[in-house]
Amino acid sequence: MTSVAAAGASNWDTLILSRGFPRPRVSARAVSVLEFPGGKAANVATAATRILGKGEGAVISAVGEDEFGRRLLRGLQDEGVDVRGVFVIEEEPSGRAFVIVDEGTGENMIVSFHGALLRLGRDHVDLAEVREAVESAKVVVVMDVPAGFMEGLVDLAAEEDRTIILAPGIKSSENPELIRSMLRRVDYVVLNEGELAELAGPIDPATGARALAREGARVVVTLSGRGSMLASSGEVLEIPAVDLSKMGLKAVNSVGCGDAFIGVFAAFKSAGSGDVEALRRASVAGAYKATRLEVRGSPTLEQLLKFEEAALGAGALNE
Ligand SMILES: OC[C@H]1O[C@H](O)[C@H](O)[C@@H]1O
Repeated sequence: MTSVAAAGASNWDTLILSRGFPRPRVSARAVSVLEFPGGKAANVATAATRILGKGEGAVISAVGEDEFGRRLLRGLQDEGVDVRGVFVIEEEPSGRAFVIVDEGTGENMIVSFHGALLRLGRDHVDLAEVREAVESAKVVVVMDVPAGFMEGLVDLAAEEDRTIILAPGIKSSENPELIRSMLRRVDYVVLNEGELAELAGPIDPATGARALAREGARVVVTLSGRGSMLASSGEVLEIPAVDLSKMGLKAVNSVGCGDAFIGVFAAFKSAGSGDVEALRRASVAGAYKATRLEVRGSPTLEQLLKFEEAALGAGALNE
């Protein structure tokens, strides 16, 4: 029995630390080039496993039969993440992400390539590897997977009465209608401000989140350095962010902060925490991750509690 299963990308990330961002026909200067294991679902499962312990997180994903795929699988296994739900697809390459991080602000720009993941379709949901991963988890996190696979996973997790967190990572080029159609079948949907605007239109986050929450799921909106909000049946709660500057710290890499947030939220929900406690812990984990260069820089439970105590002591987190 695992606590959290996350379905989505497992990518190899190439990260350029840069002085500012390039624009069309205007270059930027790279400071260094770094390689990290990444991908949303692999990052989320790792974050949950670091909080709950080895064997408590699982990934449902696909990689190619290549060196990146082998490194990704090895890295997840070393973390104690269950990878039985990761398909190795011979004819496709592993997913990659190409990331630019501004060394001054830690802000990022990403282009991602899904590779093998795009081969997962509705039929894969009937395979034992996927059924077992979903059936044995308390919380199922459904992320950026192909539409048929996403629908099948949500159906299966709902039949099994699992807590479902949909964190679709909507890109501007995608059709948001599929996600809207799923809001009645999932427990939570987690969106950043850009994704919320794709679904609800260009209105302020509280109004947009409240409107979506009327369709069924509780809506969590991550607001970067400004914390997060939770909307459910007309009510909107604001969850504070950690003010890193009050702790004498700064954000060095925002890539993976959302995944640390979701993984830690899922971990605390699987352990029976209420929404507000789970979101506060998730917020602290996202801030901790921002101070780390590595993409999977989410904290262990001990690191999380220590960081939270330091944040409270520095007046960087409202009680
Ligand atoms: O959310 C961060 C992840 O998204 C991108 O797709 C990268 O793989 C990165 O690890």
